[in-house]
Amino acid sequence: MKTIFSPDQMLHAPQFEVSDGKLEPAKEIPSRAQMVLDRLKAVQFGEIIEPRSFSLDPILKIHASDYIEFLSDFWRLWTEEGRTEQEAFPFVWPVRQLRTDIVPDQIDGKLGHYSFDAGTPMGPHTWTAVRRSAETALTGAAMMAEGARSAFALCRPPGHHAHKSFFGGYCFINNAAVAAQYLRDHGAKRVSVFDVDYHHGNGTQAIFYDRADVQFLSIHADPKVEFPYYLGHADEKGVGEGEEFNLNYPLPHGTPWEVWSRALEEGCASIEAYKPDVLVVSLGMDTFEKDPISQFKLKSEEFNLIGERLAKLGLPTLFIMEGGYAVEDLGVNCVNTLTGFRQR
Ligand SMILES: NCCCCCC(=O)NO
Ligand SMILES: [Zn+2]
Repeated sequence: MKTIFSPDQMLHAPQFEVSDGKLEPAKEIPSRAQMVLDRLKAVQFGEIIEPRSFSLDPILKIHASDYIEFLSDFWRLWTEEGRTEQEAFPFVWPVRQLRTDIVPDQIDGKLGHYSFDAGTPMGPHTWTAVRRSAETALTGAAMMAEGARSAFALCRPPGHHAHKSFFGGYCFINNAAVAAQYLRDHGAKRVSVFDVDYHHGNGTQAIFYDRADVQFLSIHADPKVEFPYYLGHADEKGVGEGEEFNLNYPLPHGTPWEVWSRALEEGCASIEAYKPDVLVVSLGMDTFEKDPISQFKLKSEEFNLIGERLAKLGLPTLFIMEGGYAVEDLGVNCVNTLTGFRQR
């Protein structure tokens, strides 16, 4: 299994985030990717290649053009308005009964229009890193379309919270959604996206919610008590043609492997019934018992079991990295998953 990664993805280097209402040290930091790279090399897991270049076209299949233009132009706009802060935090949003048909001219108004939380600051090189992270996912998808049985897109910044037209949860471009769409456009009739990150993949769900050609499944902490709070309940089944192709498995804080693995089994059974041509896995390792921002109880050796179970589906599988903030253990837990998959 090859890994795709670009050093450009390190250029998004937030210092702070607003989390639980407080300004805290940023969690989604470049060293996350470094730890995974180090582990891959330490165990000689496989070749690590740089992503290919892509036009914005495959990204614009998923995201709105005005949103992508905002992301790519943002830092110029920010500095042109005389803002000197090196990190831009949204702090006002168009929630219920407010208008989103008019995008404000002022940069803070724009920032809020195109985001949903205060935990995802933008910096001078965010766009460069985000675009390369998406190209890492696209390269993995292209390799699958060209016949690879598996690939690991070491995406960072992550993507599964990014919606069509707004960012949040450390995510700007929805890497898994862009990859799934690329696969649909290059021979796959049906694609399953299985999100095993601790947090609900609200962006990926929303993007494919009315579609039958991409099945979305997510095991995550119950949104009644966990970020992103406002999507991810079990009654969200899809809409229109997409009815029954969205499956959420919300679980309580403190969930151990014995419970989590039952949801994994249910998800795998649904994937088998759906018979996709390819599987995209949104691979977050924040289900780990020592993750600083999460409250599931998976142990490092249980990540091997995730990979083994997914391998039993017998599908071409593209792994796309999402969350995981126990930086010291992230490399081990990520590579354990990929090792379990490959050993079958
Ligand atoms: N600052 C709120 C928590 C963001 C969670 C990001 C994540 O890991 N999503 O999968
Ligand atoms: Zn997460």
